[in-house]
Amino acid sequence: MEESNVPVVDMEKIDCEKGECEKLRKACERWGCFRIINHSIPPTLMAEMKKVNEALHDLPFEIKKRNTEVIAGSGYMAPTAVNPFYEALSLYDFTSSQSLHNFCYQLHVSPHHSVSVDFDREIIERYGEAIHGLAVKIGQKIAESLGVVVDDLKDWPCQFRINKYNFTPEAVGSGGVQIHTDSSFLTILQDDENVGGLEVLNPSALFLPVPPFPGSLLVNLGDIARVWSNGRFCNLVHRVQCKEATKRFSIATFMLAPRNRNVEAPEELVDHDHPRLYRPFIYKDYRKLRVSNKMVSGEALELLRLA
Ligand SMILES: O=C(O)CCC(=O)C(=O)O
Ligand SMILES: [Fe+2]
Repeated sequence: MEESNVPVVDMEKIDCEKGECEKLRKACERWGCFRIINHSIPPTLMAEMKKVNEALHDLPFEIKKRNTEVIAGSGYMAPTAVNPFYEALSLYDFTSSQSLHNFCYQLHVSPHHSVSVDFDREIIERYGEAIHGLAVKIGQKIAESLGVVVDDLKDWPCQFRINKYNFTPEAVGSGGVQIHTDSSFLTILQDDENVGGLEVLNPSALFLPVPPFPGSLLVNLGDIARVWSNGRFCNLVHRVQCKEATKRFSIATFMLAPRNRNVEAPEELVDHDHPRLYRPFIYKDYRKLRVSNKMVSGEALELLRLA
């Protein structure tokens, strides 16, 4: 059966209504994504963060490329032959003030430029705090939906990436970002509230356009969620297509994986009927494996498979 709508989860109901938790678990198992409404991020902060995204991408190329990577695949991504209309800036870890400082320092511009670094920093800081709190809450609820408590979620590194799509008339009908999964445990995406283009693989394995839904956020699961859940949850396959000749902006926060311990399914999710599927590993090593083999859609998980 073709499924035509991404599930919507109401964050105000999630603490008290069993049906909403059930919806969350089913969305993770069948889709690997859901939209959230009534979340805790103020609309004004989302709008301010979008403005910062636009302003930082207006910086000259020489400054943007100072945003160097901390782990494989973080840092400035310039347009490439595969994704010629796409570029991104990235901050490695929202939970670290040093990381935030480095990001702002790298993008520091002269006082003559229109971007005020201090002003931007304050917005990024506020957005980071709010979105990280939300990611921890969603992570806890997802774990609870399988009867598991994860007590160190708030310490998991949380990567932040601001995306820009320079869609021209020639780009219409072609790809913005190639088909991929995220390598994270979960991603919170503030997609463009006006310009569509995001497409997700639905449970019938068809790409489904996800139209803008102003005020909401899209949550999707990545490769680590598949490993952590011992194969119960889907890592969402998705892409961005160019629908119209205009600029598109999105803001992604990736709650990655445990900081100083192995990625592995907890004991509660492993038994005779559910043997452990993946060998335990360190997240940074997995990220290197993915990047060096150019395996962008979770194929690298197969290299770690036990059963
Ligand atoms: O721009 C979007 O809507 C999606 C971006 C995305 O998939 C990513 O940053 O991993
Ligand atoms: Fe993605």
